[in-house]
Amino acid sequence: MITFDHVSHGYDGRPVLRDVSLTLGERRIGIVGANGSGKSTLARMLNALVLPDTGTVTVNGLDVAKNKRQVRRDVGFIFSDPDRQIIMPTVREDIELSLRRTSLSKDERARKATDVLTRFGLGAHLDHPANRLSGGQKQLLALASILVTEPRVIVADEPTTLLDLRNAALLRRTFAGLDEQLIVVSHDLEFVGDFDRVIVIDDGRVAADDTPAAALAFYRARMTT
Ligand SMILES: Nc1ncnc2c1ncn2[C@@H]1O[C@H](COP(=O)(O)OP(=O)(O)OP(=O)(O)O)[C@@H](O)[C@H]1O
Repeated sequence: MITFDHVSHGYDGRPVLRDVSLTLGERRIGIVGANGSGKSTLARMLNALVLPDTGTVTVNGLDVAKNKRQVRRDVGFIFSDPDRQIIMPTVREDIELSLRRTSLSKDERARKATDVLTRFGLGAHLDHPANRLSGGQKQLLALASILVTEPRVIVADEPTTLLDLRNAALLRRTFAGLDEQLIVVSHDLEFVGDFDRVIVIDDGRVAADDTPAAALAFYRARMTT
């Protein structure tokens, strides 16, 4: 369960989120809204990348501002720009790094890395330099490196921007099969169309919060008038 209690945030004195209160309990929640409306700022609060100026964000009962380390273990954050997330020289090493805090042996980590990379179509690239992957392949690697740690909550900020149709479908199927709570910021309205709930952010406020059909209809109407 995630809560936002009267949360506001501004950059350099310019308000970006304005008194947002939400309780997020559904398994798959989409966040949509115009460019610059505050979606990424809201998402980043879920693992303390951005802290509220006023108000409180909690994840599974923990105040994010006071429990950064634990919250970052519980919340896997997938950036829209995978270069922000890929650290190690090779594809395999990047996944193995994600597993360093687990109790798995070296062999088990290697096996798990091979399994997850094969699942995401990167099995032929295990020992390739990560920075030579295509943009979409990097996005899949970033996703794999988060999923392999089995976080309790996954937050993904525009996860499909670099993916072709086949890999966007792979991502959709993967997300549909996860037990973890999933919060996805997206401009791909089809992607969030079968989620449990969609929230529309407009100028730092919650403008609609409903079933996908109702919220997306509201958003489409708002964007065309
Ligand atoms: N680190 C920062 N410093 C200063 N301003 C920022 C920073 N991050 C975001 N902003 C500003 O805050 C506003 C909201 O940005 P945010 O990234 O949350 O919007 P968004 O809804 O995710 O937009 P988009 O759909 O374009 O990704 C924008 O005007 C942006 O320029």
